[in-house]
Amino acid sequence: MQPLCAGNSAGIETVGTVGQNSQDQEGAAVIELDNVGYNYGGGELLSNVSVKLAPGSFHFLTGPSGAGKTTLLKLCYGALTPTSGRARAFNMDINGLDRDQMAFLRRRVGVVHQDCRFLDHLSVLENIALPLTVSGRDITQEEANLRELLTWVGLSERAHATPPELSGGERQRAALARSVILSPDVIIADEPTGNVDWEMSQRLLQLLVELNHMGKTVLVATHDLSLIRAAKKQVQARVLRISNRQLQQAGADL
Ligand SMILES: Nc1ncnc2c1ncn2[C@@H]1O[C@H](COP(=O)(O)OP(=O)(O)OP(=O)(O)O)[C@@H](O)[C@H]1O
Repeated sequence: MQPLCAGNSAGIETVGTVGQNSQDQEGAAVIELDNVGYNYGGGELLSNVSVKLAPGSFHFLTGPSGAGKTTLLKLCYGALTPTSGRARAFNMDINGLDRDQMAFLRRRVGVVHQDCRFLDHLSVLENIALPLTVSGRDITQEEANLRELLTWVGLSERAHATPPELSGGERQRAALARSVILSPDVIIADEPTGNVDWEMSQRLLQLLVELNHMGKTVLVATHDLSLIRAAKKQVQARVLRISNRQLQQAGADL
């Protein structure tokens, strides 16, 4: 299955020549946090966090509510800059990105936000196309690819619905479709299976696994340990856990 993204009739691009599911921590990383700390002002939330996301790897990020999962994801995609240490993406220092570099990062990293962040007055199709519109592309030229992407996430019948009319699972699938519309190398998803039933969480997991099988690097924050266990039967996933401000690799028991 090759979901097509707008302007990319050959299918979603893959990253370089690195093999699927590479967990190689020694080689080049698409995203790297090096001794990163973060503080919103009320004391350090994350401390000395180091992690490398190798091209084509699949990572879960878990930890208790409020541990800093969303914060860590934001550090990875440049929505926050570390208060100490260094964050790098695609060999750029996230701390000092100029406008063009930030635009590049936005294209290369697709984000599924916890709250989806749709514009409720636009249709599902228009919301999914929004990153194209924002980057000045003519979406009438992208219609076929948009339709194909909607079919991939199982929303072809919902193209003209508005976000408030969608179920939780439909919203998450629309958010996932939007995150890949610019054919990114990395997908970062924040609780993509929150508020959906088991069957739907398996369907969403399947889509993430398919993206990983195409060579995408995938980073998923989740509370759902059963989702992680199900994923580990399908992909070679590394599980990271935030505990006491630090990032640890979870044991094989997960
Ligand atoms: N913009 C902000 N300003 C101040 N504090 C913040 C901000 N965003 C998050 N926090 C605080 O940082 C802590 C970690 O929040 P974060 O959302 O990263 O945790 P989380 O592990 O993703 O939580 P959950 O699992 O509940 O989504 C929380 O105490 C939160 O209140």
